[in-house]
Amino acid sequence: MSAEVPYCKSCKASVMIYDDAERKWKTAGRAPGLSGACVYHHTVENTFRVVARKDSGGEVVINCSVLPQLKYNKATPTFHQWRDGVRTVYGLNFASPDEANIFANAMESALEVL
Ligand SMILES: CC(=O)N[C@@H](Cc1ccccc1Cl)C(=O)N1CCC[C@]12C=C[C@@H]1CC[C@@H](C(=O)N[C@@H]3C(=O)N4[C@@H](C=C[C@H]3C)CC[C@H]4C(=O)O)N1C2=O
Repeated sequence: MSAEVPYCKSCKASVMIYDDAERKWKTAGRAPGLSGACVYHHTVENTFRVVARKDSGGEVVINCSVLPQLKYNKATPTFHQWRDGVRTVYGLNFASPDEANIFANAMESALEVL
């Protein structure tokens, strides 16, 4: 029995990572395409992480901790972003506002219990 459980359903999004040097968004992973992004809750440690995997091939394109000080930015109804520590900015271009809301609600409720 894995201690990690999904905190929301897998949400469809195109995952992007901001390249600070070039000041532009890049597609995360080997090729553009939709991923399933999910917030997982480790019920024993009470920690959370975001895992996103490409629909085609299953490549893991996000695997980052949700730390208590994380600021989740809903830049538009379908584009949300956050900083992972100091290093990386992740952007999720959701397939619909509904998917975006499901994911955002999970992130925001995780941040409430951290
Ligand atoms: C204080 C702070 O850290 N602020 C951060 C944001 C932030 C705030 C608060 C907490 C955490 C974070 Cl993370 C910040 O501003 N950041 C984080 C890195 C990038 C950015 C810096 C500059 C650029 C300027 C334009 C803007 C941008 O990327 N807008 C999007 C956009 O241009 N695109 C994406 C979609 C729609 C748009 C909304 C899809 C692809 C591309 C496109 O439409 O082609 N930027 C940012 O968001």
